Amino acid sequence: MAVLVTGGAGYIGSHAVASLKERGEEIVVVDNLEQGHRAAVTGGKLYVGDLRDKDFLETVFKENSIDAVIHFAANSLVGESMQNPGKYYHNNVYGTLCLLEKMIEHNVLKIVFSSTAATYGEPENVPIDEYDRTLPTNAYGETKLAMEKMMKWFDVAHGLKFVSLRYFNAAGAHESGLIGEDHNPESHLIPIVLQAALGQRPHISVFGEDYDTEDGTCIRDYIHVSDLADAHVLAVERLRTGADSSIYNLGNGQGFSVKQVIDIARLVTEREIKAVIEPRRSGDPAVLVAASNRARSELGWNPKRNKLEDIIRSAWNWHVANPQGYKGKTQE
Ligand SMILES: NC(=O)c1ccc[n+]([C@@H]2O[C@H](COP(=O)([O-])OP(=O)(O)OC[C@H]3O[C@@H](n4cnc5c(N)ncnc54)[C@H](O)[C@@H]3O)[C@@H](O)[C@H]2O)c1
Ligand SMILES: O=c1ccn([C@@H]2O[C@H](COP(=O)(O)OP(=O)(O)O[C@H]3O[C@H](CO)[C@@H](O)[C@H](O)[C@H]3O)[C@@H](O)[C@H]2O)c(=O)[nH]1
Repeated sequence: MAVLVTGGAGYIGSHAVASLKERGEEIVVVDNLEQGHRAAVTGGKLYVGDLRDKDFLETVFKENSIDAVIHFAANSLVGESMQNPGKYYHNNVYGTLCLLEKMIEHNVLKIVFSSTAATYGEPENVPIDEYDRTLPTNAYGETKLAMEKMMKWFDVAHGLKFVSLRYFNAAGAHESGLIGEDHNPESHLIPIVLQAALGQRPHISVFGEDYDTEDGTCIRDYIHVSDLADAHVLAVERLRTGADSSIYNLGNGQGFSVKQVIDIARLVTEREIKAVIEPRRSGDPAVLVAASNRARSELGWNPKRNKLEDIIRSAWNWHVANPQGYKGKTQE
């Protein structure tokens, strides 16, 4: 039986494909390559197409014996979602609806879902646990919450079992050096800081210095992408035991401000990185830090690459070796 990975040519999805391959799983990848890269898919069979294309999806389900789905495919930029919420509802919510309906048609009843810390919004408690209030401050987080609720009702009606993984901020790159983060345009803090260190950008813009935090910049919980990937493999295994649907936070439990991230990047890269203070970016909560005890106890998740310095170093190794991302590789 195969695991279908939607968005498997993307950043986190490609790392999950690598983890599944290490476990000897049969893998089918679906990606429209809007953000993904062929060269990022290091295992399994890649189908290039869009989740919202029902005939395309029918072919994928007909040609393969799929028993579980890991669903990464989505648009996921906080800033963009505030400018163009319709894009997020269309791709994230409608795309997920197409996928779930196809799964039910083919009696595939297990799904692991990429959710996000953005479902919480401005937290009531720090660190945030899974029982805390969900009140998104941006359209992206709202669509992810809608997707989680859709899965809940598909469970009630059809017995679909889901594990929703609410990741905090993914960072770093695979230790093989073969895959890493390459978005176009790039909007995430760590790759942009490293591009500034490489001289590909004149500076890093710090979005807001007037938040209610110690140094005035936003605090996030950075988690290594390979640790995230491993959680997906564990979640598939848990669903295969017949477990009920559940939601888990995935983070390190330690927060770093934007300024702290830049300082650590200066240490790791031994380069000058110019920082320029700019206005806040719309939709950003001040602090997002995870309590992930539940994933540790129920999934047996044990993140191994916890130090931010090491996470940034793994990203730096990827950026130095692949300054043009996947463009420098044989296939894009
Ligand atoms: N990067 C993070 O820090 C972070 C944190 C929390 C949650 N997430 C979630 O994790 C998932 C993966 O994030 P990422 O950073 O790897 O993003 P990504 O953009 O690198 O990967 C998403 C992939 O899905 C593909 N895709 C998008 N819409 C599609 C569609 N309709 N049909 C087929 N393919 C489609 C894209 O081409 C891309 O390869 C997303 O769902 C995101 O919301 C990411
Ligand atoms: O050039 C930049 C880019 C980012 N930031 C700040 O850095 C922090 C982190 O931003 P970013 O790397 O864009 O991540 P988030 O906006 O926190 O969102 C990421 O993390 C979320 C979970 O916390 C996921 O849901 C999203 O998909 C993922 O993009 C935020 O405070 C940003 O305002 C800057 O100051 N300058």
